[in-house]
Amino acid sequence: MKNTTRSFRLVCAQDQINDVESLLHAEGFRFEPQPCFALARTLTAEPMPLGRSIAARFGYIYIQDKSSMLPPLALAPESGDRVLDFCASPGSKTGILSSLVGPTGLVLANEPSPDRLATLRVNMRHLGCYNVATCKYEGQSLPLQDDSWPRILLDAPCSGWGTVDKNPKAAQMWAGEKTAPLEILQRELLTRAAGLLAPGGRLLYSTCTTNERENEDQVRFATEHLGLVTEPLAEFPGFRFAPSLPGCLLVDGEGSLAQGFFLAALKKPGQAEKSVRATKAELPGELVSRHEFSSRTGLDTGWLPEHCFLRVGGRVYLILEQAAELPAELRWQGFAVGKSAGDSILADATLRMFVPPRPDEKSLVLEQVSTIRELLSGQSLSWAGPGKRLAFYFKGLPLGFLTIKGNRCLWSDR
Ligand SMILES: C[S@@+](CC[C@H](N)C(=O)[O-])C[C@H]1O[C@@H](n2cnc3c(N)ncnc32)[C@H](O)[C@@H]1O
Repeated sequence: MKNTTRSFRLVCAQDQINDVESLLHAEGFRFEPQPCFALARTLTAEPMPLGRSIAARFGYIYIQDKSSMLPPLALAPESGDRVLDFCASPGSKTGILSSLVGPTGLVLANEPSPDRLATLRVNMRHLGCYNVATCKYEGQSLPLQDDSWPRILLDAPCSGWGTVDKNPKAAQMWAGEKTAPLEILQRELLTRAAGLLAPGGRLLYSTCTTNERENEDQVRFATEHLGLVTEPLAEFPGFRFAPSLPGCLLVDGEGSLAQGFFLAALKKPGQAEKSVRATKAELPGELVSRHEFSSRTGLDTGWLPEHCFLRVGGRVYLILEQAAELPAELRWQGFAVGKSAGDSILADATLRMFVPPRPDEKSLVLEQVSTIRELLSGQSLSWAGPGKRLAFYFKGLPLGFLTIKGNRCLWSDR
């Protein structure tokens, strides 16, 4: 039976869940919670494509099969952890990692394909994942220190047999022996990831295929040749699992109304050395202090964790304190926040992370989705307040900044 179930996740803090759900309900969407993850939902009514909802437009939801949410949950980083995401684009799992490690953590998301890296960056920006640094390497040659990453996600390139319901070409493209080059690549990536993993650390290997040669055989390779041991994974509620190696999870796609997926947690024996840190890199650009950024943009970024800004070419990036510890040899990019020309800095209006977490008397709170739709269609609203920018919200949910022109305000995301 073809699986037509559509899942998505909310992209927000715990205390924003009610407002995001209310925004979806106001546009007629209906959904049910999924027991595997507090932010996962399954659609039951979709009056228009979910991707065109206001919640999607402002990065408060992300459409994602529920099986694809499991690898970051099984990796289970804690708040403040450093995580390496080996094969990251389009960032479906990076986004969950970003929320699990929180503002004091860091996700280094790697993707070698230029087009896919661009997509990853667009997605991370749209979702406000400012604790994600991105880089572009073949995973086999990532210039990072051995034994230095306590958590690694290796969501490997694979034949995708578990996704044939939505991607029927996968079965033909990677039929039978055609998967051999993928199997070699997966072993190379596993070998490098095992080297980078800190003693005591966890490597989560996942694929969206049901092919034993890309799944169970690769776990055997990691345990027999790379010195890793399997850490048994508990089954997630709301799923059915097919027989696999002990401790590994093979999602039964049909029985779970989801994609087929494979997950294995691998541990490097030894003691975690909390103090392993790379030397601080020279940042490639001109540093802009928080104070200078605030005085040039009029934005107060005081509620973000310790950070600075970096001007590179015509772009300005947010650099969290923890990202500045990445090794000097690594070329990486922080979170793009706007443009710079001469002395001036223009912060993007869409970055809801710069909007004060709670509305005050200087902000605009909208209760009707029809008003938000009017703004999105280019109409302006009357506004008598001072300044050039106006923080606006749906109920308590920050949406972005409107531009004030005369006694009107309007939305511009360019
Ligand atoms: C299964 S997809 C990753 C999906 C992603 N983790 C997500 O959840 O959105 C595999 C990714 O690995 C990338 N890739 C291919 N060769 C690679 C290599 N040698 N090193 C690292 N990544 C590679 C592909 O371009 C692709 O984006």
